[in-house]
Amino acid sequence: MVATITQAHVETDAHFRPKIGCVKDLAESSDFTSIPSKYSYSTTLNQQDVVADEQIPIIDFSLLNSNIPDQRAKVIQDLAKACQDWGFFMVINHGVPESLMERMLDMCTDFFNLAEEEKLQCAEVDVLAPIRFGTSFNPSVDKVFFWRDFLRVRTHPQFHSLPRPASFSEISLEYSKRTRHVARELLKGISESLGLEECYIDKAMELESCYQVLIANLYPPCPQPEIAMGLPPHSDHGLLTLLIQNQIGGLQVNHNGKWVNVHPLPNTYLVNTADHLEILSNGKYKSVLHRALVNNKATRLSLAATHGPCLDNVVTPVTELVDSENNPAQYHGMTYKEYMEALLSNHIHPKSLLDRIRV
Ligand SMILES: O=C(O)CCC(=O)C(=O)O
Ligand SMILES: [Fe+2]
Repeated sequence: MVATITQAHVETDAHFRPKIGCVKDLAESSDFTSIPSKYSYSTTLNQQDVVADEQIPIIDFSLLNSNIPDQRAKVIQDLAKACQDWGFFMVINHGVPESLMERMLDMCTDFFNLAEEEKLQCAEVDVLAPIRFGTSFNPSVDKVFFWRDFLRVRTHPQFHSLPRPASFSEISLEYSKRTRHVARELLKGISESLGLEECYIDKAMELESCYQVLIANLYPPCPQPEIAMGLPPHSDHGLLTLLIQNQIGGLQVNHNGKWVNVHPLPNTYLVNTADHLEILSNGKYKSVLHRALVNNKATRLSLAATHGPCLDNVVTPVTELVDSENNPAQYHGMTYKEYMEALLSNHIHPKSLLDRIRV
């Protein structure tokens, strides 16, 4: 499918847009040593939680295309284990140039460094707007604010982009295409790992029109990181999220009830399984809870690319994985669009929507 390119509408009239109070400006304002109370997430964060350092599975993407059958079989097995035991893995040898990943992160930094008036032109209220700049998660309903500014840009099936920073369009078009390719190839391996045909998920979820969104998250240094939260525990909508980040840690993945620190490796995609993979696999591959902590030293930047089914696809457990006697369907069907609207207009909550559609 040929992607159509649209640009964010740049207003020429003086249309009123309220300030959104992004944390970048707050963090850069001088002389502040304590955070406003609306950012106070917890008084005991970190101390109560069990944090462990465990080795996160690594998937060698290049082996998915291996002509040696044993190598492909081995990586499919690795994928099955990573999806079932962790819902999170690092992908190496993915073929996307490191320079492209770095330039994409630089473009995101340049966006957050634009003047506030310019960023506010993307401060849409509609949660499904193709381009949306904001802070926290959903400030109109968030009871506690999160120490995070974000930019969401929809890149497939229609490609949207920003007129500035210069080169954002060109780099994000290339980055989104290359990342989508990696996601679709991983999903072919995952399809096989579930005992389905290689292209089963691709066809059933209509991934030629997959819904891909880039979400850039900026977490500026925070004077009280022990009581603030960048993003609280949540799972992602869609099938797979592919994340890259700068070299500042903060992401934690929930594994067997413990929070595991993710130590970012350069030139690697951090991949997590998301809600719609849980639904279609009838609960075999769970969407994984993760969260982002903040620190008081350096700005953390992450860029998540979410990959979901075609928006109108009604996602249900696949019939091949359901057996009315021993393994009945665990989730009701819902279109991906309805699911996302419900998720994004609400406040962030661990897996609340999945629980609502559970049979
Ligand atoms: O910043 C991170 O590492 C996590 C971002 C994230 O979970 C998300 O955008 O959904
Ligand atoms: Fe996430």
